This record gives sequence, structure tokens and C-alpha cells, in this order.
Amino acid sequence: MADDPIKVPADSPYVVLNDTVVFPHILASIAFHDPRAMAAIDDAMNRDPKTLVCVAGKREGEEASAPEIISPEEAREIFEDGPPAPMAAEPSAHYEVGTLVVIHKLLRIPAGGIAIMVQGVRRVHLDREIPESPYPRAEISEIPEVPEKTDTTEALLRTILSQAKKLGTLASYLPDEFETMTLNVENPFHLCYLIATFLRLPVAERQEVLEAGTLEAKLHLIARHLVKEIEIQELGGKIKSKIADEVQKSQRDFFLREQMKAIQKELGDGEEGDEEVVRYRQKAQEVGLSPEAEKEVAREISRLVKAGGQSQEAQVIRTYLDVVLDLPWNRESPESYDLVEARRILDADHYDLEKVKERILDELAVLARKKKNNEGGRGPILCLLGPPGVGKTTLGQSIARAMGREFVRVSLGGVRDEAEIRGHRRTYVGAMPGRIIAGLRKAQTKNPVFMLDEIDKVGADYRGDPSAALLEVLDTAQNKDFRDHYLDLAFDLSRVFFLTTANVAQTIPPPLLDRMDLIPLSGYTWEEKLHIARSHLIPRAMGELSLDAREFDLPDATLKKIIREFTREAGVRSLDRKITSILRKIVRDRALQSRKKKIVVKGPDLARYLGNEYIEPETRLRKSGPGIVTGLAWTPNGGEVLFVESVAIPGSKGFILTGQLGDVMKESARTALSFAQSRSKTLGIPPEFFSKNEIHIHVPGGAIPKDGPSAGITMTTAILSLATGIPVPSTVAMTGEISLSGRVLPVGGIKEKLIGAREAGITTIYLPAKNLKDTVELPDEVKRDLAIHPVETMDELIRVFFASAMKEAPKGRGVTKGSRSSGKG
Ligand SMILES: Nc1ncnc2c1ncn2[C@@H]1O[C@H](COP(=O)(O)OP(=O)(O)OP(=O)(O)O)[C@@H](O)[C@H]1O
Repeated sequence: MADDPIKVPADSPYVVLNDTVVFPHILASIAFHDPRAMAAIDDAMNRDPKTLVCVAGKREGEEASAPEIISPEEAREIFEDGPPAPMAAEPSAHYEVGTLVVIHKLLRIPAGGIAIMVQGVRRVHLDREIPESPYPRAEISEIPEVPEKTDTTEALLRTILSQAKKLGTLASYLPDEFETMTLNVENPFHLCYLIATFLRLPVAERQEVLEAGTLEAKLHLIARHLVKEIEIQELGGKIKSKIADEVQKSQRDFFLREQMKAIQKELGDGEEGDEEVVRYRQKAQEVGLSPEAEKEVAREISRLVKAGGQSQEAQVIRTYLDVVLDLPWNRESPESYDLVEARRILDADHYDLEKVKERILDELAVLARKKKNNEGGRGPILCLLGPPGVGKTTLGQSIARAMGREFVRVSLGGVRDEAEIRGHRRTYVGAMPGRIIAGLRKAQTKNPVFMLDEIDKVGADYRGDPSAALLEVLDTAQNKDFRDHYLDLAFDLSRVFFLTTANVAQTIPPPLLDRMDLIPLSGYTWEEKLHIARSHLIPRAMGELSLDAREFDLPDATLKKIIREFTREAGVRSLDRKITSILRKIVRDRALQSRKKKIVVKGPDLARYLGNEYIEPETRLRKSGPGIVTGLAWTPNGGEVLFVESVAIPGSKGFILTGQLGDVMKESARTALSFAQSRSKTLGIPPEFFSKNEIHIHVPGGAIPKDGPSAGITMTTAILSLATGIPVPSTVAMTGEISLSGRVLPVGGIKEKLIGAREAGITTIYLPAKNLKDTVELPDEVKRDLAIHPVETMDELIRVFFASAMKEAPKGRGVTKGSRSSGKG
């Protein structure tokens, strides 16, 4: 097509193309609706050859989309299948340089308008408009294109070809054969037009290419456009590949995550793994951890993520997190220091215990003041000391209720290992926190009333000394940062109200005892028990069993019988059980009754209700006679009577002791024997009684721990009774240590002993004069029923019981049997 024979006419119809430039040598298809343009085309169709000028319209500032340049085959297809997209016509202004084209094909569109397929031939200038023409027509002249071959044009050409090749690989909008097309074009002008046609250039820039005067200028323009387009394409490529990378990565991540989930599901973890971690993190935020704990928990959570689902390690971590996150780090009960209300609660829950309640209220008052002044710290820890079942635990509960706090109780009985208090380190298999932290976890608040039960039964051995750990727990100066081995985190115990209980003060480790304020609770008399039963135990049991007061009657006489003959205890625990079991049977009997009438439980019915658990009063169990004397013993379960029996058997061993006596008691027995021998002359006891006989002393009753010196006067009296043959009445009991010279020394546990003695049916008591002060606080009924005689020497007792055996009439201060002396100092 390089040597086309077409000559440029002097004048030509022309059409204005809205958004494209048709270049010489290039094929293009264009559609028209405008009648004037169609008339111009009609003119062209009547010419031979059918030529027409195409000029670009001027639309300032607007970029044109690429004209639809099509291959001849495509053009043919379009012309066979239908019209191309129509183009706007009749812009107001147009360029003066255009292209003479030859029309190859024309198609009339049924809806109106025509489409033509044209090929550019020459570059022309519209010289002058022909005014009389009814359609656009102008005088035209060719703008010749002079090929020049210089080194510059050659260099530019080569650059353009290589750039075109490069762009061909970069730009997806270029046809695959773009590179081949450029290589096949020989005419450098045509090459410029071909490339300009395919590049996405605005109309103005296309026009610039068309108008460029010299080949070098045209080549420059094309090279510049190619470089720019390559840059754009490369940048676009980079952006695209970056986006592609991102998309790929997110797709890859998604894929991996899905795969991981599938694997976890296979392993049985399901999606719980994620949920669990989220749950732990959330909980960690909610529970108000200390900064130290926060760090540790975060560390453990990330360890958990790594450890994976069901591994042993994950289980250990989970247990730890469960414990830490379940602790009351910042949860507190609102405390109450209303003393009137506290008194009401204490009274409602417990009968009497006046001194104990007073002491507790004092403590509350001090605490309230400290709280008001914002002072920390507490005085000594309260220790409720007394036999079982006297209400120590329930007092603790009432104190908690009165203070508006939670209550926890931890038993320390048998604790010998420090780890029980402070926990095992996490490196141990199955390690758990100690009892203190476990208790707080149970309380769910950081300021509960925390009862350490049976602190007298804490022991120490090779596993460490629990009392050292307890000291730290109870010391307000140290317990702000209590460190459990398992948690390995400081936990603040300073808000906890610690209380302890014990049956015996002697076995409380001394350093602990030193920090405690003992509040003694003694055993109850049967009258007190009766009151407690009436006011507390029966109403509570009735509530539990939904029994109404109109349905039954437990008269006092029956209750007394239960207390005295069916229970033997200092407290009321067993009484409580008996009452509950009677009421339970009443509920059953009521259910079986056809005519509902009140059930009255009488004394003789008790065997039916409670079985034959009849307990004989001790005094009735033994026979009185020479050599048998009643003593008094203190046990952790309350006061008891104990019998000293002695017999003389021929022999020369001198002395036999049986009944599992402790060393101190054995020594005490020896002293008793020596003292008795020293008085044989006064009492007319023949000397051979001791030289020809063996004295056997036996103390029956396996349940009573028998040690200590307090049976001294009892054993002396028993030996003298045996030697003189004078019995001591079985309603008499005595307690006191004896010295070798016969002085009666004071002993402990008087209050418990006397309550126990009265319960056992004793009526007369001999005790060391120095112990008389201990009888002041005895319940009134005990003082009323017991004749209490203080003695300073054993000789006083001898005069009371063995006066008839004495060679001389008794001298000095005598003690008349049955005289009342209680309350005297
Ligand atoms: N003074 C009292 N008033 C009302 N109820 C009482 C009284 N004393 C004891 N109780 C009742 O006796 C029962 C036993 O008391 P609790 O369990 O507190 O005894 P404890 O002294 O703690 O014994 P332990 O030392 O064995 O733990 C409880 O039901 C309690 O309510």
C-alpha cells in the first residue's frame, strides 16, 4: 500500500470525527447519524476513487478513548454481522490537518445512519471551506511526507522497534501480533501511524503525531509515547503484582488456616483452641489481676497456644489458668460494721456464750474504727478454744454474717507439710495451690471470714513446718504479699479476717499461740443444752423437715433424758443428731397416722426412737468400797470423771500401776504411795501392810488420756482408803497435785472438770484452794448443785475421810463433808 495510486483531489467532502484521528495507511470503521455527514459520504461514494477527508474535532480538555482500530478481518466480520458503535458528529471546531481516506465498504443501518470502513491514504490540509456546499466540503492540499534517513532517525527507529516489542509483552490491550505488525512495516511514517493508532493517546496527541512535520519529529514523539506507556505498564504491572501478591498471601493464609482448623478438628480440638484462648484473655481482663499476675497469665496463654490442644502440658497450663483466673483478685463483699445488727445476729444464732459475743463485738468495734481511719493491720488473731460441738464453727459463720462477709473454713487437722498451706511448686506432677489459696477460691471474695480449724492439730516433720507458713499468713505485716508456691504470684491476704479454733491450747505451736487471743468456750451443762435444744436445735430441725409445732411435743423431761442418757458430750453435736433423728421418725409416724393427732414423745418412747444407746452415768457404773476414789480429768472433749481403784495383794514388789498411765501420772502415783506410807502411823495402819503387800493401782477407762499430776490427791486418798478400810462416798470427786510433804497444788481445766463432774452425778468436790478462783465463772446450776471444798493440804482431806481411823482426835481446820464453799476466794 506504500505506492497507492490515489491522487489528492483539489476539493473533497470531509467529516469531523469526534474522538479519534484516522492516520494514513490505517484501516478504520466509523458510524454516522448526522445528515450533513451522510451527505458528505454520499458525495464521496459518487467519486472515483471514493475518497473523503477525516479530520478530528476539537474538544478541549477531554481525553479520547482509543478508537476502535480493527484488523481487516475483524472489520469484515463487523460489517457482515452488524454496525460498529456510532460516533458523535458535528463538533463545533476541528483541526485543519486531516487524512484523505478511501472508503472500502459502506453499510446502511436500518434504524438510520451509515457505517463505513475506510483506509487512510494521505495527510492533507483543509485549505478553504467551500461555502456553497450543503455538506462539509473544502479545498485541500497534500502535506507531503519526506522520508529522511539519518543516524538519528535510524537510532530512533531501532529504539522504537525494541520498545514496541517490549510494550507488546507488557500491554494486554495490544494484539498478540503487535510486534510482528511493527516489524512488517517498511515505511517509517506508517510505522509511526500504526503505533500511534494502537497507543492509548488523547486526540490532541494523536493529532500532534499526524501534524509533526519531519520524520525525526514524528519518531521522537512516538518514542516518547512508547517510553511513557512502557513506564505506565510497568508501574501498573508492579501494582498489579503487588496486589496479586497480597491477594495471594491472604488466599494462602486463608488456605493454611482452613487446613489448620481441619487438622485440629481431626485431632479432636475442633475450633475450641481459638475460643478457649479468647475466653482466657477475656477473663484475664475482667478479674482485675495484679500487674505481676497479668504478665504471668499472658505468658501462660501464649504457652498454651504453642502447647496445642490435648497435650499434657496444655492440661497443666489450663489448670493453672483456671485457678489464677478464678481467684477473687479484686472482688470484695461490702463490709458491715453495724454493731447493733451484729449483736442481733450473734444472739439469733447462739444461745448465751455471753463473754464470747462480747469479745467478738469488741473486735468488730476496733476493726470499724481502723477502717474509718483507713488504718491497716489487726491485733492478735482470735482463737475460739473449746471442746467439740460447742459452736465454734457456727460462731465463725455468725461472725461472717454479722460482718457481711463470706465464710470459709479450712481444717488444719493432721497437716504436717508446709506445702499443704503454701502449695506445691508447679514443677510437681499434680501440683495444686495450698489450702489458703484454695479457701479464697472457694470464698470468691478477697475479704472473707477465714476459719483455720483445729490449729492445735498442726504438726511439724521433715516435710517442713506448716506453722511457719501459718505465721506468715496470720501476720498482717507480711500477708499483703503472700506467695503460694503453686501460683508463684503475690496475693493480698490483708483483707481476710482470720479466725482459728482449737480444742487444746497446749498443743498449739508456741509462736502461733503467741499471736493469738484465746477465747475459751466451755462445755455446756445439761440445762444449757436443754435451752440450746429448745431455742435453736429443735426449731432448725423442724425447719429442715417442714414440721409444725402443733404436730408433736418433746417435753423437757424427755429432752433431759436424751441429754443425760443418750449423749455424752461437752457440746451439743450429738444431741443435735438425736433430735433430728427423732423428728424424722415423727414425720414418718405422722405420714402413717390415719387420724392426725399430736405426737408426744415420752421418756420410755426414746428407746423406740433412738434405739438402746443408753449411757449409764459413770457414778452408777462403779461400786464404792475401800480403795476406790473418783477423780476428775480434763480431756479435749470436756471434763470427765475417772476412777482410781486400788487393791493390796500379798507380795513384795511394792507397787503395780496399770491403765496406760503416762510418766507424770506414774511419778505422781509413787509420790502418793510414799505420802500414804508417811501417814500410816497417824492412821493406825500396821507397818506390814505396805511391807508384806503389793499395792496395785488401776485407772480404768481407755478413752480418757491419763497423764498429768492432777490425780495426785485422788490416788493418795485411794491408797489410804484401802489401807484403813474406810470407803469414800461415790458422789465425791477430787482433783489436785500432791507434793511429797502433802501440800495440794493447783491444776488446770477446773471449769470443764466441774461441769463434767456434775453431769456424771457427782455432788461433792475437793479441789486445791488456789483453784477456787476458777469456779467463779461456772454456770449457776453447777455452783448450785456442787458442794465445792478447797483444800490446801492432804491432811485436811485425811481428817475429812479418815478421822475415825486417827489415833488422836482431829485437830486444826477441818472440812465438814457437804459444806458449801464455792465462790469463796
Ligand atoms: N450456744 C449455742 N447456741 C445454739 N447452737 C449451738 C450453740 N453451741 C453449739 N450449737 C450448735 O451445735 C452444733 C455444733 O457446733 P459446731 O459445729 O460449731 O461445733 P464446733 O465447736 O465447731 O466443733 P468442732 O471443734 O468439732 O469443729 C451446731 O449446729 C451449732 O449450731
